[in-house]
Amino acid sequence: MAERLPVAVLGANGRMGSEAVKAVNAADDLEVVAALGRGDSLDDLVDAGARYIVDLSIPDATEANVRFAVEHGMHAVVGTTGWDTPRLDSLAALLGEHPGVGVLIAPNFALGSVLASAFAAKAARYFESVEIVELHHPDKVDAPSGTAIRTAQLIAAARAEAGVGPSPDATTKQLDGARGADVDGVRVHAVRLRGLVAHEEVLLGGVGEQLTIRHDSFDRVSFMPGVILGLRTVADHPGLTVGLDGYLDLGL
Ligand SMILES: NC(=O)C1=CN([C@@H]2O[C@H](COP(=O)(O)OP(=O)(O)OC[C@H]3O[C@@H](n4cnc5c(N)ncnc54)[C@H](OP(=O)(O)O)[C@@H]3O)[C@@H](O)[C@H]2O)C=CC1
Ligand SMILES: O=C(O)C1=N[C@H](C(=O)O)C[C@H](O)C1
Repeated sequence: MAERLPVAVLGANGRMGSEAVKAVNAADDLEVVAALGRGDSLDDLVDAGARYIVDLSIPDATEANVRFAVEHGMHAVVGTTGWDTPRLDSLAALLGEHPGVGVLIAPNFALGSVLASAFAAKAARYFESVEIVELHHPDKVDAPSGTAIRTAQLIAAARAEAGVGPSPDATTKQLDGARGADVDGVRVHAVRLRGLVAHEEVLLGGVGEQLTIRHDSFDRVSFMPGVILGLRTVADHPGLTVGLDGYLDLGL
């Protein structure tokens, strides 16, 4: 039997990390050789012989984790949020010094979510107005969600390319935050509610009509096929890939 790819999971005791440990060990071709949590030394990755990492930690830790992996020749599949443009640019520069190493930064591993963002970007040029509502469990530390930021960026880029102007908005007086966050000109509203897992709606409005694109993750198992696909594919994509759609032939 072929050797299984040695994978380390960072954030292994968390909601996502604990699912990822199970999913990786359940895959015939992968095995968890290290499961790190807060306070564990990154040297454990080297000692365990990891060649791949899955980072599902926290926004404050993920950059150092991934940079360590790249510097040690390990491919990285990253679900943790917090990868803004300066962090991505700096990582891309580091990867330039380590040709052959691949990193996937995936704001969302669920196939339905990746499709929803792509559909929204495709539709965005045809509607006068677009806003995003993301809804999550109240234990989430960041807002808006990484997925919503990514969706807004894709929508904004598609509208800019098509020469579509900003969504109309006559608001001149408001309570702080009432109109949500402005992500590249797209309004993003964040709901935190017990009972929820991860949900997003893109509302597209035209005169007399509305298109709503909604995705729901009801369980974190929804993210695991994307994590496994990422691990199986990342080494074939040296350099930086942002979004699981970079590994899929969506043809959109
Ligand atoms: N891309 C995707 O599809 C998805 C991404 N996410 C993202 O993944 C991240 C984790 O989410 P979730 O599992 O819900 O969060 P949790 O808080 O449940 O898990 C995070 C874990 O990381 C641990 N941790 C803290 N610091 C470090 C460190 N330096 N090294 C390793 N582990 C560390 C925490 O330990 P402690 O508890 O001791 O602080 C905790 O166990 C978030 O950024 C979230 O937005 C979530 C779902 C899907
Ligand atoms: O924290 C979460 O739960 C999630 N985080 C990611 C995000 O911020 O987009 C992915 C998914 O929405 C779940």
